[in-house]
Amino acid sequence: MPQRTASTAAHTPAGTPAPPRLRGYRYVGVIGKGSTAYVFRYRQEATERDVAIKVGTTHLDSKAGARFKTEAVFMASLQHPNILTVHGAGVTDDGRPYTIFEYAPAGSVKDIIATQGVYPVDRTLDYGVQLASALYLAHRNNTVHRDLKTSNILITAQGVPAIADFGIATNIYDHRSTGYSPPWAPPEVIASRGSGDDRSDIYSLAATLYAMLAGKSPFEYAYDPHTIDELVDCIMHKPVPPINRADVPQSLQQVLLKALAPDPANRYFTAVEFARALQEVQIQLYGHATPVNVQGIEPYPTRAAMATAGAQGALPAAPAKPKDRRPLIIAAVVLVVLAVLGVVFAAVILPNIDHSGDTGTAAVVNPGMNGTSGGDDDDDGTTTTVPSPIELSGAYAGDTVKFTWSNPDPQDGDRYAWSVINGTGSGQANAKLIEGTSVEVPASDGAQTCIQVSIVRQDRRMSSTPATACAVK
Ligand SMILES: Nc1ncnc2c1ncn2[C@@H]1O[C@H](COP(=O)(O)OP(=O)(O)OP(=O)(O)O)[C@@H](O)[C@H]1O
Repeated sequence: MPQRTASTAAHTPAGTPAPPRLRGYRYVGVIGKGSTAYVFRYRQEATERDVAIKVGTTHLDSKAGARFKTEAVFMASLQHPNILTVHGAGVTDDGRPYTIFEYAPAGSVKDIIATQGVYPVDRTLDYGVQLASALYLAHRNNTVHRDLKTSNILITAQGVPAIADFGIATNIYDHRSTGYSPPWAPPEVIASRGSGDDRSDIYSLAATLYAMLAGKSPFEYAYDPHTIDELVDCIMHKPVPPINRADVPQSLQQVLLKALAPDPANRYFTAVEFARALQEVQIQLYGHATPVNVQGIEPYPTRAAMATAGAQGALPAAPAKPKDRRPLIIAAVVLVVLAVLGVVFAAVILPNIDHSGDTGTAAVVNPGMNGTSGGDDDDDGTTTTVPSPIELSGAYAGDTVKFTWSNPDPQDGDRYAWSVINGTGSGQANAKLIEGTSVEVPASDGAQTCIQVSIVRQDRRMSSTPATACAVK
């Protein structure tokens, strides 16, 4: 971290506090001002690269300054392509905290909405999966952001969206009771003035994605409140309305609505689950998805969920072709889909069908797995991934199907996220969390009922690949 020297007032607009003079960095200019800090642009002399240095407007005593530095070191260790890199931090001679960030030349999502208008659906989904991945990594490291919003998503020099101000903003720069800015704050934080948790972050990320599509945060867009009190009243008592855009599909509106549920218990329970829901919308719309980028987590939804979505016609139609060739193309698409399903069935499902059950049912065990039922040790012996449940099978009992499974490596606090795999592509996106190792689900229409189950550790890590099984009538 750079050493402090005196401050300078050179080249700063009137009213702006002097940017600190930092050894090894050359002051370039003012980038902007938030409610609690100024952001300056500097050039790092050794590398000739630009950085953004955020300097708080409050002055810290020595105890708070020490806490700030400790926290900044921790934040710098939180590394992910979608988290803005922290290069260093310190406290100026006159006690102002500063953090040295990667410079994001394109500014924030808020700036981009202001200058270029709302985002297209595909870009919003892409950003959503990337940002939810970063959020999940932070949550897994017991870090809650508490101030996600369009101005805290910056676009890096590589054109990648990155979350800024992880942790530091709310604890040091910001002395408000919650850290959240009202338009993005979930009801439970407003009601209790509490500090929020993973699900509060999921809410704020959903509000951010909503704003990318609508131009404003959900309640500002829908109800046009004139004061903060009016806004807070809307957040507490009014429903989130759909986004009035013909190109925003119902499936995406539903995903955002779930993430913005007033009761945190009705939201996605992890950021990965939120990412999966966004991926499934991508698959429905475009036939492909942005990968989830977190170590130990499968990049894509399970093959089983995707194959089911494809079989039910949820994958997008081929681009329009000249009229006279259409029957041929439809026949070809049908053949390809049948061939893919045949291969999946023959190679993956068939070998796993257990016909030995004396209930007259058959169970398909873990068709989406790559043999990842057990060990989770890395080469160095540290446990980083969570195994999949094993022995997952189901049997029909009238109108319901009872599924049971085992945990190959049970640990205190383990729970299980399960969901029915259906043709809507919402398999992994609507999971429910339970403590036991069995569940009874209503029988699906058709000849089989399929579910997927993941182990969820106390620290929120999940099986990298869920176990999947189908009970056959
Ligand atoms: N690393 C960065 N690179 C480029 N611009 C940045 C960077 N960090 C912040 N900015 C810009 O500096 C301005 C002030 O940012 P800051 O984080 O202080 O406030 P804010 O998030 O906009 O508002 P508030 O403090 O009320 O939450 C914003 O316009 C932001 O886009």
